[in-house]
Amino acid sequence: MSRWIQNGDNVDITKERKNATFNTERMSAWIHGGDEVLKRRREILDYVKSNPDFKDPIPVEFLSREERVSNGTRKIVKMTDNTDQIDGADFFGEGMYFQSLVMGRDLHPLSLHYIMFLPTLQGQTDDEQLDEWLPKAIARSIVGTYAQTELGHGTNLSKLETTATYDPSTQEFVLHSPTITAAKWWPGGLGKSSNHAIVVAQLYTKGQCKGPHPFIVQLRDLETHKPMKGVRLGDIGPKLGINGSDNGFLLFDKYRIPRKAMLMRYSKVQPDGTYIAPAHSKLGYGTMVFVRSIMIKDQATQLGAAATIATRYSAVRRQGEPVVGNGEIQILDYQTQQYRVFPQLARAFAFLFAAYEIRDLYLRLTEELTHGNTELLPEIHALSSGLKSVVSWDTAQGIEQCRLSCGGHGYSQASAFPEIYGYAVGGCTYEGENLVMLLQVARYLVKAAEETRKGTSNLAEICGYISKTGRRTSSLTSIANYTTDQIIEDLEHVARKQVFHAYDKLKKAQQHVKPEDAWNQSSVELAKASRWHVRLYLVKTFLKKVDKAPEDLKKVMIHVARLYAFDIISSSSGNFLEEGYMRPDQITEIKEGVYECLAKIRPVAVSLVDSWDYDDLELKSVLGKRDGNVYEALLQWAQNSQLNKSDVIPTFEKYLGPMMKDARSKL
Ligand SMILES: CCCCC/C=C\C/C=C\C/C=C\C/C=C\C/C=C\CCCCC(=O)SCCNC(=O)CCNC(=O)[C@H](O)C(C)(C)COP(=O)(O)OP(=O)(O)OC[C@H]1O[C@@H](n2cnc3c(N)ncnc32)[C@H](O)[C@@H]1OP(=O)(O)O
Ligand SMILES: Cc1cc2nc3c(=O)[nH]c(=O)nc-3n(C[C@H](O)[C@H](O)[C@H](O)COP(=O)(O)OP(=O)(O)OC[C@H]3O[C@@H](n4cnc5c(N)ncnc54)[C@H](O)[C@@H]3O)c2cc1C
Repeated sequence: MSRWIQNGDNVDITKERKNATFNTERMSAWIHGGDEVLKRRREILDYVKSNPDFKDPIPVEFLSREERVSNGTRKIVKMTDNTDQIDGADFFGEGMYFQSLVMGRDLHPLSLHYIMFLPTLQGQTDDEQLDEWLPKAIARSIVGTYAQTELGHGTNLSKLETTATYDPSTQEFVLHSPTITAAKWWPGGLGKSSNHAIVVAQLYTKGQCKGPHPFIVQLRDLETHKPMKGVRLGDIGPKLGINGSDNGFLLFDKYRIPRKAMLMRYSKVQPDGTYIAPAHSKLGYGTMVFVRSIMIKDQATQLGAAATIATRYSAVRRQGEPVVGNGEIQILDYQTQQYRVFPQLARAFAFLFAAYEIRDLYLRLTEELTHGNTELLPEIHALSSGLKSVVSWDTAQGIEQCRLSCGGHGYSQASAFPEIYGYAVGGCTYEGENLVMLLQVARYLVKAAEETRKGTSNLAEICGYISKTGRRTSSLTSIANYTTDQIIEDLEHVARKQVFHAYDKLKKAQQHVKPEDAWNQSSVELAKASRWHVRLYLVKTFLKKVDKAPEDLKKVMIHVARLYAFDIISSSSGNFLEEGYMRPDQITEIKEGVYECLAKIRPVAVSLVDSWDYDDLELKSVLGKRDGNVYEALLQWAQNSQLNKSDVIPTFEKYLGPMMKDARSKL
């Protein structure tokens, strides 16, 4: 046994846990939404651990692509056989947790079935269609995906090329891919697993194009699973991550589907081909809004996992001897290490708390839509698009920082960082490329700025700061007295300034060039405005949540929330210094605030990450193991390598052996 192990756990990590100034169980309950939620998490965890069907034969990193797809399919079938173990209505909580424990980060052939196919059926069908399709999809007698993106078009839905032309003589739509670029490309589970899809195609009726609409389409024979005649499809090959998912391609050759295959909750085509438009032109985009809103929690969970791994490893890794003879110190004691890791932990918290907010807002929207009220749609579209962009970007950068903080071992797949990164970074692209989505937020902000300039503003609370008259200079005197209100006031100033800067640039450009050129020429500044708008929202949400925390938890979490805010301010100090809003000495104060927060977090860092309540089964990281016994585990993990099956591999006999033998004979 290693000298670093005591009672089974690494001595350093045990010592760290003894430093906790708060009860980690209470903290976990607060983080996850209460004692009952925590209890349910534990029950789900126990269930998953006790079920041998959910075990991987070896760590998935050692499996080939085919083995990954096969293993993932086996597990997701078992998992969805057992959905009675969770509250199926709580997709955001129990559903995502269950899935993460069983499936890990490789995804699987039913991801799109659950995340988009089912929600689209729920959100876009009329009553008759719902009765027909939903029970089949829930029972999994059909498996579906969401096929929208094409080889030639992902962002710009108005230029999708797949056509659905209505033929009133047979009351059918004819689906067709007129070009190669019309091929659907990317949909998860489309390649080999799904037999149905929601296909988004340009609707043509009575000779007119009515834009992209969703259709439910059978792709494969229900018995043989062979592609239907007129349907060509397959897998698109290996990707940066999620290789347990068979993302696919799909082409139609004048493939006929019945009129009732068009999802008709909002738009309709009558038997004679008459088109009835929806109450709001973007209602058909509802599933994307849903996914963008649940992605925030998923991303927060990935960043939290990365920060947990980096923090635990930093507590057990000893490197460097500042006082010669005193022994090497824990790398967590280096301020540079804390500066690299703790802001990622703070971000993960900020994103998780924002995820709760957007979930609640989305539920409100769903309720309002049942009464035909679409008023909330633009606000939620803007917020979910903005959060999705800022959160997925910061998550990807944060994971990479955590990986780097673990030195060489961070580069090994044993650390789980490559899997976490490969999985999470996809979020920068799917559900709307991040920059494009920031520009969607900008459209919303430009309207708010316009209203304010006209003096007619009656802005939604989320952008109320745009019409406020703020201070000309920051009121910060000392970091110790820097209040939540002051922090928010300072961030509001910078966000408002950037919104108007971008708005004025746009308006000025509009006087000289065409509107689309003016938009393009202002788009970098517009995207910056969107980022500030979202960061402000994240800081406010985090500070508000901590403000309401029980005193014992607040004492700790306030440093994490302040670190999040101070890190944003100090790393963009130029924006705060502009026009003398802040003085250099105020920025210095904020930087000191960062260092103070790091020092406050240091003693409780391990307990803080423990409070995220990741089990080793969920982390799937040798470096992040709860017991801290990383060296033994690394050696054991490496034994899984296919190359270790024999002492001498055939390649040696074939190439290296003869090469060396030949060289020896010439010496
Ligand atoms: C019980 C068991 C449980 C088991 C659980 C099992 C599985 C779970 C699995 C995973 C769960 C975990 C989390 C998820 C993790 C991983 C995810 C895995 C896979 C990822 C799937 C990814 C799928 C996809 O990517 S699908 C494709 C997505 N594509 C896009 O997003 C395209 C982006 N483009 C657009 O959205 C649009 O084209 C556009 C850029 C918005 C422009 O649209 P367009 O119509 O052309 O716009 P136009 O200019 O005409 O009008 C703009 C106008 O409209 C407003 N607008 C736009 N969109 C909306 C909207 N949605 N709502 C409201 N308003 C909208 C816009 O603001 C403009 O308004 P205005 O003119 O300014 O007033
Ligand atoms: C892992 C993964 C899973 C996916 N799953 C699915 C799925 O299940 N179903 C599905 O239908 N799709 C899926 N997609 C596709 C995904 O939704 C698209 O890739 C995404 O919407 C971006 O579209 P694109 O790839 O065409 O990029 P493009 O739109 O071509 O973007 C390329 C670049 O051009 C820029 N750009 C484009 N338009 C503008 C603009 N108007 N203004 C400024 N810049 C612009 C972008 O910012 C980006 O830098 C998936 C993608 C990935 C990576």
